Amino acid sequence: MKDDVLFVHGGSPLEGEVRVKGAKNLVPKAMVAALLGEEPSRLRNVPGISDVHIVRGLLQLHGVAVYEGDEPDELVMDPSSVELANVADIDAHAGSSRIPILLCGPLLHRIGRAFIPDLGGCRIGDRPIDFHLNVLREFGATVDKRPEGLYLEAPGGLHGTKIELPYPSVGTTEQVLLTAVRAEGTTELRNAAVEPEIIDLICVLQKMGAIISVATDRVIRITGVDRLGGYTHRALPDRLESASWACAALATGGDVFVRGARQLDMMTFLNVFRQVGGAFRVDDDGIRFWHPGGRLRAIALETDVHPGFQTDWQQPLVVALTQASGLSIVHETVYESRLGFTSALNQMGATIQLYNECLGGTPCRFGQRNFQHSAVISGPAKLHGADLVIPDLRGGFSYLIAALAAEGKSRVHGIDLINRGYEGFLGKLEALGARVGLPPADPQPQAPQTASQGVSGGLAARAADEAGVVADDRGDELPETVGQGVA
Ligand SMILES: CC(=O)N[C@H]1[C@@H](OP(=O)(O)OP(=O)(O)OC[C@H]2O[C@@H](n3ccc(=O)[nH]c3=O)[C@H](O)[C@@H]2O)O[C@H](CO)[C@@H](O)[C@@H]1O
Ligand SMILES: C=C(OP(=O)(O)O)C(=O)O
Repeated sequence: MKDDVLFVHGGSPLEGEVRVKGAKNLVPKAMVAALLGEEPSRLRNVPGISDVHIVRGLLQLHGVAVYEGDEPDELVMDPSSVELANVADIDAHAGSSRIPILLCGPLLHRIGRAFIPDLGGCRIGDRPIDFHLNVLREFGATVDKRPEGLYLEAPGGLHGTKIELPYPSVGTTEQVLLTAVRAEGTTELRNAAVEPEIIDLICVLQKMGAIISVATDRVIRITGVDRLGGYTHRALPDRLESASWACAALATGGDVFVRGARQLDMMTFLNVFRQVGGAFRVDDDGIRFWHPGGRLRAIALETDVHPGFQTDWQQPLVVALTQASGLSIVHETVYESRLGFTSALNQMGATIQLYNECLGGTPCRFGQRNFQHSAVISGPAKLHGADLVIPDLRGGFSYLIAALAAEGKSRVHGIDLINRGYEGFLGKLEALGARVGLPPADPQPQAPQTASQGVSGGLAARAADEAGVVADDRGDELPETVGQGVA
């Protein structure tokens, strides 16, 4: 697909303003919550990202009327006809999103059964759903695994229960919330995740009539109610997109005001940003991030569940750390395979070495296993342009940052994936002065050529794919339209 390649001419700082809207990791879940109500819900600050489009389609398939509200970026969801929808005929596709697994509880309450197709989401680890299925069984659901997906029923209804998660999983905590609010009796969830997006989902459910208390030490108690109404809610801003623009400003030596960014949800990130040598100023309407000049400082960092350093911040920050003086250490403790994207950065001139060991103070679940989940980054590195294949959402945005920070031209393949979490990113890049462009309209697009073509067999192709790099077969120049005309 022609539009799936972006030409980037790096070497100049990003400067200007971008606006972030509601969080990718809250908005689709608040949309699922609307299924539980007996009245319409209004969600505001909704971004135009593909995960939202997917969930909108899924809700509509299940009989929810979804339409634009009177306010800009407002969605209205009316679930009053869900019982009438013929779900047996639904050909539901998860697409690239992991959200469909969260439909289980609401559909079981609403129509007594649920079908969940294969899940999408970023391939940054194995990402099993065993915790989800275990908690649903605890509530009284039966789960039938078939090749086409999962079939769930709740013949005896859903009942409150006591649950302790083996790990504070974000998705499983949301699964429990969305199921327990209408289950009979009370539910106690121990070792819950408490990310800001989860607290915002709790606010949504409370507006609908749910009774939920968040105690200290990751304990959440939910008293089930018979009936939930609708809600009107403004989604919290996307702290992951905000941090991505902050890292882009730092890595390119730029200055970006992120309108909508909120300090409260980003305190851990802001501390690290300052430690590295980045500057920021918090305003009422957003946060300005900039490179103050001088050298950036190497740091040691571990990702963790909230209030730790969010794993989705890790990849963009690693690109900025390639510009810091000295040795930085990054220990990824949430996903076992989230550092593979760094081999492409090495092809661009970075020096990043991966290790199986836990290179941090905290031994994690991956330490005794064969996963390269720690990185040592030696900087500052002079990056140069390359051909890159986007491996996942944050890795993809990180490649854009690297290409913008690099000298020369890059071709970035697979940019459509970035639409999962970054609304209108091409327009925003242009507004910041980035020299980016889509391929010219006329010539037929060329499929990205893998290293195996003209090298050796399939293994080389796979290695190149995993490295996110394609063979540099270019004789072509970047289009003259670079930096212009991107929608
Ligand atoms: C749509 C969304 O909100 N995605 C976010 C959500 O993903 P998601 O909800 O999928 O992430 P989880 O918090 O559930 O996963 C954390 C860890 O738990 C493991 N696990 C999870 C569930 C399970 O049934 N079994 C199991 O072993 C996972 O493999 C992973 O190692 O939280 C992650 C951690 O903050 C973020 O990176 C994602 O951006
Ligand atoms: C990992 C991410 O998302 P998802 O869980 O939707 O794949 C992310 O947003 O970085």
